Amino acid sequence: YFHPLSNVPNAHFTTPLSRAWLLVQKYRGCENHARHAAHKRLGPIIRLGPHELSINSIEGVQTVYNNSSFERTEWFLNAFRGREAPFMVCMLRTKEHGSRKRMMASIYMKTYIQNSPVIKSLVIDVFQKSFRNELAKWAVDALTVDVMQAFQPCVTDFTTGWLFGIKARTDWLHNKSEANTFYRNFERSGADDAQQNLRQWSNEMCQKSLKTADAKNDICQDGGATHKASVCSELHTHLRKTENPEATATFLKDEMLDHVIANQIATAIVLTYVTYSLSLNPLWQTKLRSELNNLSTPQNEKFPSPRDLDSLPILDAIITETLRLYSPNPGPWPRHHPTSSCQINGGYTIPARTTISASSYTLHRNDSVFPDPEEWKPERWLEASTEQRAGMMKWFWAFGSGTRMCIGSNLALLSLKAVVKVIYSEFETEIVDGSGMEQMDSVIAGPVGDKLLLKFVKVK
Ligand code: HEM
Repeated sequence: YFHPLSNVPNAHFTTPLSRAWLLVQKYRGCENHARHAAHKRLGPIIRLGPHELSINSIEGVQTVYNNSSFERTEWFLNAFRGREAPFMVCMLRTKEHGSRKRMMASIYMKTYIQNSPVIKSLVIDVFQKSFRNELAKWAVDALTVDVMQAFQPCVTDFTTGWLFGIKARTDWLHNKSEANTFYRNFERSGADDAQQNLRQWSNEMCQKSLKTADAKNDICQDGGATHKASVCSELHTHLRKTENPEATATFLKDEMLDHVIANQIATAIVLTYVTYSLSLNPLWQTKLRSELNNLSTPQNEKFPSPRDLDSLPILDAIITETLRLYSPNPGPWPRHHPTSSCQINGGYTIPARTTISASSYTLHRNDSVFPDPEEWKPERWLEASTEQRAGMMKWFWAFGSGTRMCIGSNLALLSLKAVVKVIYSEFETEIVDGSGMEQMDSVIAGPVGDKLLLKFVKVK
């Protein structure tokens, strides 16, 4: 009765005494559904355990996530196997995390990515040539395609080009056996030998990257500006200044591996849900195609510029709505204040070290902000006034917020838009079997994810 959290509504009558209720929801794989239902009943702050809360309000998110005094909890070390390898996601202390993030922040900035000649070349080689050839083959042979499996090598070839450089990137769209070895290890990544294999793979990629990143290849001159050719060489340059060679090598391979994995799963899941939603809504395919085909390609270029692609309202609405409804990393993302108590949501006093978390799954289902929240409706973004859109964006949390927000969001958005452009300017998609599409309710999806079988048909 006298506990400081006793005035917070309980998700279940047992939660002041034990975490059992929460553990059962986790075990059943329906934690986010259960949190969402409890927030609907009880309001924006609920108690999940003796020292654990869930929040579902902008005020709460700003207090906790947009404030660097709150730190990630040890949950991240277990979830991402971060005890052996200090990479950014698992850096709990604000200072250590900030120093690593600053090493890579500029290379992941939106304008930097949009202007990068490396990105330009990767979009053409990976998406416009290699992936488009696959699409054409699938259409000619009328193949049934398991799209989650098909998108993973495509987005990995693109991202490894950015992470390790064009010359060192993977070519999994062609080299299926190398891709399969990686996926097999990833599926078993809880096992020590599989984890070692993944780290060894990343180590080899880093070495190849640094070997090919000589002065000429590493720095590209484009329109007078210089561009780094890879995250790997950028990070290596910074780490070398602060760490000894052995630590540099370890930190580099673990950080790079995490970015490969973070990209591969999340981006492929979003593409799977974009193609699923568009296949269920052929009218949106037609609208999108018309917008894409009216987009001009600059003279002497083979693909629209990233900036022009980013300015397309229908494409943007489709991607944003898919990220809202089918957020691939829905959370919850736990934080705590290590030393002080804080005030949250209308005056609740929360003791230090209380675990607090929000999730995009629940934030994205606020029906006063997103009417009919379970419906996939790109029009909500297109028809909104500037003010309404700004209001929805405050609640849009697919990439998190604050200092720990996703570093790869701009890269992910660009690759999503470019792949959707390549598919829907020339092809229609039809569902062959969508019965395997269960909505994600876990923070880390498996490498196979939800299964969707599609047919690709060339538009006449
Ligand atoms: C659609 C694709 C993606 C989604 C939805 C997504 C989502 C997220 C979210 C929600 C977080 C924040 C977790 C937290 O608050 O604790 C995060 C962090 C992170 N993401 Fe992403 N991500 C995506 C793609 C990528 C890509 C392409 C990369 C890199 C190439 C990447 C690398 C990272 C890293 C390194 C972090 C940790 C950031 C930090 O600790 O400061 N992600 N991501």
